[in-house]
Amino acid sequence: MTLKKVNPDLEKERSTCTFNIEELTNLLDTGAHCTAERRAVEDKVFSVKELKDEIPDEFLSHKERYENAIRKSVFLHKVLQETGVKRGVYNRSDKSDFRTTYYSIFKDGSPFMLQYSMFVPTILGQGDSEQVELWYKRALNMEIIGTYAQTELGHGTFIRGLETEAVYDEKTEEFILNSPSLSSYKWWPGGLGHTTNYCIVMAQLKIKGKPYGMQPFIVQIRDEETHMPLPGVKVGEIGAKLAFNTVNNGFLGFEHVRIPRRHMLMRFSQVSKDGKFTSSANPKLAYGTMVMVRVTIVNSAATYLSRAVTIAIRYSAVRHQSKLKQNEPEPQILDYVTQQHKLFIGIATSHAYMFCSYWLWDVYVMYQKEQNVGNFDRLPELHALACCLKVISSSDCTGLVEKCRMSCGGHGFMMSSNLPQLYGISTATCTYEGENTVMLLQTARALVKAWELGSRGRPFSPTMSYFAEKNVPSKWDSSLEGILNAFQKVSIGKLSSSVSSLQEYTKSGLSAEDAWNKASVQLIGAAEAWGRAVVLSIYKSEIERYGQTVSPALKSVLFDLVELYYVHLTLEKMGDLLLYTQLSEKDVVSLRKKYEDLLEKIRPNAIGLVDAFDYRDEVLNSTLGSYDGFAYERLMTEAMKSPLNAEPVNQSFHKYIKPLMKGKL
Ligand SMILES: CCCCCCCCCCCCCCCCCC(=O)SCCNC(=O)CCNC(=O)[C@H](O)C(C)(C)COP(=O)(O)OP(=O)(O)OC[C@H]1O[C@@H](n2cnc3c(N)ncnc32)[C@H](O)[C@@H]1OP(=O)(O)O
Ligand SMILES: Cc1cc2nc3c(=O)[nH]c(=O)nc-3n(C[C@H](O)[C@H](O)[C@H](O)COP(=O)(O)OP(=O)(O)OC[C@H]3O[C@@H](n4cnc5c(N)ncnc54)[C@H](O)[C@@H]3O)c2cc1C
Repeated sequence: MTLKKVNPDLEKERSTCTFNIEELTNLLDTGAHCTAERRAVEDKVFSVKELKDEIPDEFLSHKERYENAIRKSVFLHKVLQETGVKRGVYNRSDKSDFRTTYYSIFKDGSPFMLQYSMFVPTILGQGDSEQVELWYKRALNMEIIGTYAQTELGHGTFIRGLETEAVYDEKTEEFILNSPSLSSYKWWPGGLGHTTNYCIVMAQLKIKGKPYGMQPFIVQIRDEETHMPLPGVKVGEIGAKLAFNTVNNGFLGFEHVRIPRRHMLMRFSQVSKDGKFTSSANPKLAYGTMVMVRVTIVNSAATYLSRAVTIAIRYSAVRHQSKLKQNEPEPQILDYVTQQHKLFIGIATSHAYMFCSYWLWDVYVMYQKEQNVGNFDRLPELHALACCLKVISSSDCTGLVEKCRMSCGGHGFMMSSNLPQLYGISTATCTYEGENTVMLLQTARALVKAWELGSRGRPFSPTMSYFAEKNVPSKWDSSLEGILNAFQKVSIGKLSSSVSSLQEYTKSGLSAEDAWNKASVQLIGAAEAWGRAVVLSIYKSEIERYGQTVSPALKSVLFDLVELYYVHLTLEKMGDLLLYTQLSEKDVVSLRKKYEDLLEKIRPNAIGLVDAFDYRDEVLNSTLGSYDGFAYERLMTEAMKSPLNAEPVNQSFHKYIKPLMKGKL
């Protein structure tokens, strides 16, 4: 089937766009040169025939899918090396490295994912200069392929409870790695099953019977020639999952496996030949890779949502259903305001988190520089920001990806729409790299501490500075500034109320731990409220900053989205605002009208806004979301690829159905 033109519905939509799409694409890419660079890489990657799937992934067996993913990972690596691309490979050096759109050639992830996202960054972040020199080079050349093995069957969240041991033997100057129980087996690391030959193992260090906490060790697990597991290493794949089925997540156990002393990554803590332990300046530096990945997840979440919303909005523009007015043709479903309500917030939310992710990356890099010269003052704020923004971005975006899927009706249930897979990889971000509730409790811990120190006169860090403001009631103000102020009041109200509950519970005789547990539902609410205030503030201030450099037409549409985001959240969180601010019923009525007006205003730009994400068809991988809008033709073409359609009658008819029909079973 050759499709030459564009669906007239989409043509019409594109003609109503009020701003320059390319200008917005450049902004999302963090610069016109970044757009050009990204497109050049995509041209190269998508022209490699080995990177194309002959049969859609979903029709392959588990084993075939893995083998296909390995083949593609190898060719992708090769082509990226030839292109000289550092983007997203090994190490992010700049926020422009985020838009690694070519990575979507894997619908369900690559078995090399952890090599790039955690193995190499841990070597760079936790190795001393000599270790970086050795291991980074080998990893860069793909002589070694690794993963980050921390989680165990028994413990993922509570890393102080990890059981894998690394016992130092000063006689041989080696560590002995051992898995003392089934629950101590590593479980989950990406690529670990059958792909990696090395890994970073997070294990409890013991010297002369004394524990020194969790430390990173670089451990060879498979022979470099034969790829057979080394003696004492038990390794395999953990099985089928909701998503990431081609990532080859694995399990790993050790039976007294010996590794040289210098295989402990020693940038922060060291073990000398004679077994002397030198502690790092801050023990939490061993958790550094997790902070970095949490920071990058904010961008991943925004990206998954921007893909889903592109698919859903394009499909909603070409899909016609029901009657709005009896004497008129069936309208595009995008004309139903309920459909706009489901989808436009997806565009605004992906902008909010994309711009916040760029800001957060800059904060991370800045704080990192301070830590490199021994200043850890801002580590608690960075940790709280990384935890909290990871949580609200992953949960908001996942909820909206699912909304996009459902907004496509039955066709959104098709794997060929790519919406189920996007939901799968998005929902994983709510669990990995710190389960969301646990991350909110970490945030709350930092907030309560800051609150208590603040009440004793200590200054607040920048994102908490409004805690110092007096919580005096003021008239409701529906401007952006007024709404931001209101959300900060909610944040203060929830935090101070949680702190009061903690104090009351301890006064009534509960231990600090029991009081914390009893108040924890309130505490996660306070943490979320702080995160909301941060996102509202950063999204607005970033758009104000960019607004000074972009055209008036683009500035106007960017602010429509900021307003939509603010008003939508106000209506969503009405209960909290009624409790902690002067919001009245009259204000709510006028905000509802404002919201409806904004949906109407954004409607002509909806297709332009999703086109500006600049996802080519190969990146979206969706029958419903292609640029030309021929959804039905693509659905039929994909259906014909089902192996069942290769023959008119399946053999099971003769074997089972016919005997049943004839009563001969
Ligand atoms: C189609 C495919 C598409 C492909 C797209 C390609 C792009 C994708 C890119 C991304 C891919 C990423 C893939 C990643 C896969 C998942 C990897 C994992 O899950 S790996 C596994 C991830 N696993 C996890 O994330 C495990 C989660 N669990 C944990 O992190 C910890 O156990 C804990 C934090 C919960 C508690 O730790 P514990 O030691 O018990 O600590 P206490 O509670 O007792 O608090 C003591 C003090 O420490 C402080 N502090 C704590 N942490 C930090 C920190 N990081 N820093 C600084 N400070 C920190 C804390 O504030 C407190 O301070 P204070 O009040 O005393 O002043
Ligand atoms: C797709 C995917 C990929 C992964 N990749 C890797 C990898 O490459 N390497 C790696 O090491 N790990 C990896 N993981 C593991 C991941 O990091 C952990 O699953 C995650 O940290 C959550 O830990 P858990 O599974 O122990 O959950 P649990 O902690 O057992 O969570 C279960 C429930 O208990 C609750 N809970 C636990 N502790 C507390 C608490 N203190 N207070 C209140 N509630 C609590 C949680 O909120 C949750 O509701 C991956 C996981 C997934 C899903």
